[in-house]
Amino acid sequence: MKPSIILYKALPDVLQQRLETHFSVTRVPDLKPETVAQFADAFASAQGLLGSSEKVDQALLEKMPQLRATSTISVGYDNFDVDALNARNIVLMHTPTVLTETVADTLMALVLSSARRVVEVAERVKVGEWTSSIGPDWFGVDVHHKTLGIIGMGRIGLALAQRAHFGFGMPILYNARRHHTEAEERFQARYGDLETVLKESDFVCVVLPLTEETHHLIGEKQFAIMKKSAIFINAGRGPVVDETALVEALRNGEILAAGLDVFEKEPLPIDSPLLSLPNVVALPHIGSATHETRYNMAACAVDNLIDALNGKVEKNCVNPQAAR
Ligand SMILES: NC(=O)c1ccc[n+]([C@@H]2O[C@H](COP(=O)([O-])OP(=O)(O)OC[C@H]3O[C@@H](n4cnc5c(N)ncnc54)[C@H](O)[C@@H]3O)[C@@H](O)[C@H]2O)c1
Repeated sequence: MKPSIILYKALPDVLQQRLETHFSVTRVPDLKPETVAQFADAFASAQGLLGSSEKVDQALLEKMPQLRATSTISVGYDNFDVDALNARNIVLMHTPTVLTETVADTLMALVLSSARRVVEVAERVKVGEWTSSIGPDWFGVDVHHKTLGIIGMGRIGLALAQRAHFGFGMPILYNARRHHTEAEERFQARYGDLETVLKESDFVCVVLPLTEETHHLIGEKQFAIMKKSAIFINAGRGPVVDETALVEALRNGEILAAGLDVFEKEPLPIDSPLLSLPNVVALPHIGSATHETRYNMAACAVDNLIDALNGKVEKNCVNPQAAR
């Protein structure tokens, strides 16, 4: 008999079919308690779980006594209670590498659009404000040859450094938990403590995972030491930044502008003060959102679940030690 799994995200037909050749699949809309109650038998017998964005916590795991593997269609896994998974020997698979280049493209788009005010001035054209040759109130600031600071020099940070160094001649300054030899050798990236990166960068780009250590890592004190001309970019996770402090820093001119793909609360509430600031580019968490990359992530997550339920966790496993 095929193992049973729960699928809580729509997949392209070809991937759903691939999943169904290996497993008996129950498709559910989400992991809300009402849904879990409605499909109680399927959750009780499922050995695998595949989807994205929903919380996988102790309360859910209690409803899934047979669960052996979870597979998320993302690289970030802050929505999973990894300690609870480990305690039950449940492995967690994720999709690093397949989205790295696409997310780095999004970061570069945020750098460029914030500095050159692309969204703001395009809107002004649409409402008919371009009536004569433009003056300084339409100007942006240069990107090329400015110092790009990267906080969290991992896979995506490295791909961003490559674009900035070779494409835009930007000196790279970075902070991470350890030195990144490849970044230093290929892009002459310079390691600095957090304070140095904040103080000396023209663009401060955050590409950190959300952990207890990184929660609100960037707040009032950190914005205060950035250059007044600095542009702040976040495409890691929203809660890494204290959003109230960010709004104040933007309002008070402590920094010049911000480009954001992630927020403390998503979807970003329509009454968020960020949306009334002209110097903010706010994107709806589109880091990896291209047709090609979202397909590749879903395919990777399907293969990961097949591997994990066959005891193969050498690749793409967050907690291989949990494999029995
Ligand atoms: N906006 C999006 O759509 C999107 C898409 C993909 C990933 N992400 C986010 O980007 C994050 C990074 O992805 P990645 O593939 O580059 O991961 P990665 O694990 O390769 O890199 C993370 C880096 O952060 C560093 N780091 C962790 N904690 C730190 C701390 N306290 N201080 C300094 N550095 C610290 C690590 O040393 C590592 O260099 C993901 O965890 C995810 O949250 C967002």
